[in-house]
Amino acid sequence: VSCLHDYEHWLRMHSCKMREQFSNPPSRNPNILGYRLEKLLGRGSFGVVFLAVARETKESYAIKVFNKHRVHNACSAYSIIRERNMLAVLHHPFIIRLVDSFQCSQNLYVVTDFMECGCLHDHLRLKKTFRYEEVKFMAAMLNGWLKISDMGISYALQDASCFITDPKAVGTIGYIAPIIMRKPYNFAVDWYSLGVIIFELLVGIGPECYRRERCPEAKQFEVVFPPEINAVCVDLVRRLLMRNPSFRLGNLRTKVHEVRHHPFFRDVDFIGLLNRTVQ
Ligand SMILES: Nc1ncnc2c1ncn2[C@@H]1O[C@H](COP(=O)(O)OP(=O)(O)OP(=O)(O)O)[C@@H](O)[C@H]1O
Repeated sequence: VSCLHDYEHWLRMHSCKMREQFSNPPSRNPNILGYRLEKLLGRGSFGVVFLAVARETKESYAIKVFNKHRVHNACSAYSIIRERNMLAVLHHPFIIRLVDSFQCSQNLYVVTDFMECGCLHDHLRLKKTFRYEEVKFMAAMLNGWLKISDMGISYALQDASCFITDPKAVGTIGYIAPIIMRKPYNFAVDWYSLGVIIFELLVGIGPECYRRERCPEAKQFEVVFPPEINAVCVDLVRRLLMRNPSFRLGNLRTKVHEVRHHPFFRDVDFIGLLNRTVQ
């Protein structure tokens, strides 16, 4: 078992030889370097996630296990490395904590905090929709009581004035903001994704299913909100989903640049919630 950084070297050496095959599923080896695998928590695009208990402290963690032979292209391998490296430098109460990372000849292991309640998307799948007050709480806490995880497709910006110039746009289809290819973009893309998430939590499916053509010549669309959605919420989501980032709520150039000052969050005590989260 060695440090995950060695994997970058391994990848360079073996990228041409990588074949898609699954060998030695980790479930057959429930003891991994000081952790005992308890049960399968879920499966992602590249690996499986287990609940694991540290043998010494008896603390529970989540271990993501990536089979090296299944990581069959450089793109997915770098996404894993990026996720691990991003988590290693991010120390924030609202972001999932990297506890450990190591590898054996078959697998890469990334150990993080165990989130007892699972992932928000799984809850949405079960519940179909959330109530207005629940959505407000989650949107306010989407960085608090909810923890951000999954950094495989993230970019680090020095500060809010920075732009990403990498020509490859990364993100999940349905959540990613409209980006003009080869044009720089900034953190305003995250506010667009927040708009998608709020819409989805309230309606049960993403706004792309509720688009109506506004100007066919210019290929412009607008989101049609189901009538039961509260007007304040409609206003928030509409501003977050602005195609042009210069007009999008949250962008420093817009008049109301603080998303949390929007009337939707009027009765939310952000500082109080933050303090309670950190304690
Ligand atoms: N830290 C964790 N605590 C508890 N459950 C987790 C944790 N991380 C992942 N899971 C569970 O494992 C599942 C798979 O997680 P993973 O991050 O590998 O993939 P994903 O985010 O669902 O998809 P993708 O790999 O496409 O990003 C999640 O849906 C969740 O149910």
